[in-house]
Amino acid sequence: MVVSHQEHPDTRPAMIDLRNVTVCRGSTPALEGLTLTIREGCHTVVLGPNGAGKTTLMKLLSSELYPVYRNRTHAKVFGRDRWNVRDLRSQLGILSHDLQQDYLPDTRGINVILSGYYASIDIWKHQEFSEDARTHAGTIMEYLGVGDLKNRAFGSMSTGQQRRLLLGRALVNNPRALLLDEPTAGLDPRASFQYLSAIRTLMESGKTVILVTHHIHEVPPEINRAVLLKAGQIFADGPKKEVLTTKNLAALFDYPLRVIEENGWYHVIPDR
Ligand SMILES: Nc1ncnc2c1ncn2[C@@H]1O[C@H](COP(=O)(O)OP(=O)(O)OP(=O)(O)O)[C@@H](O)[C@H]1O
Repeated sequence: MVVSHQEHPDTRPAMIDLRNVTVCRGSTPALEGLTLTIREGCHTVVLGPNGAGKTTLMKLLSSELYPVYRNRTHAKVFGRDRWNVRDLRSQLGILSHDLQQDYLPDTRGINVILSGYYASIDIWKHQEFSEDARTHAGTIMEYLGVGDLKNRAFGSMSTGQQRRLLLGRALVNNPRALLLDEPTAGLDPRASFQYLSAIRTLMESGKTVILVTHHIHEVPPEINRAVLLKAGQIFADGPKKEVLTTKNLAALFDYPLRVIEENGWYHVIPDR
């Protein structure tokens, strides 16, 4: 079952443009023949069960994995197939769980933000930061409500505080878009909603957000398109309201469940 995505004629530039993309992990395709276009300004959730290929998609978009080149295959981000990682980060801020685990526990809060300028983990002696760059990093920390963590060790912070610092690390380059991997996993309701509130403000200010997750409850109302991924292929794609239905999600997760929508937020309950 596939719901086709009926986009209005849209002249906005394609931010993500995948055509006939197959990505193998080991000897097995984790994404198979995927064709997907996401234009700037189209806030999108990519939703799929465990093993659907979400992490593989994140790694493809962050240039950590490449497709098998077949008939007319391309995998373009902001119009280009190949990127220098540092240049890509200044266009597309990527927040993944791997990143949170990569930081050493004794990295100071301000250095997490500053490391975003070089797309590095922590900062290093050969890296230089102007006074303006340092001031900007401090301003972002204040904006995200973590201004008091400048000198705190990353390992001594709560998961929610760490997550906000990593968001700040991405924002330091003023990227056009953000790619978020299960942004509220491991956060309590207060930390989740605080984090999502920052994301919603960023969407309102013009940043395009792509959310990759299996947590339907972390999809903010501003997300207007849903792409369902199953077994490495697109299962449904279209306006969120048309795609996030009981029928589609029960089939996506192979489980009798019911979708409940309230004030633009969604959650699922078992239907048995
Ligand atoms: N390093 C690897 N080597 C071999 N196969 C892999 C590897 N990583 C992932 N896979 C396989 O690729 C497929 C897609 O995995 P992927 O991690 O992209 O899914 P996912 O949707 O992110 O799942 P989850 O929600 O559980 O993180 C799965 O069948 C998985 O077993």
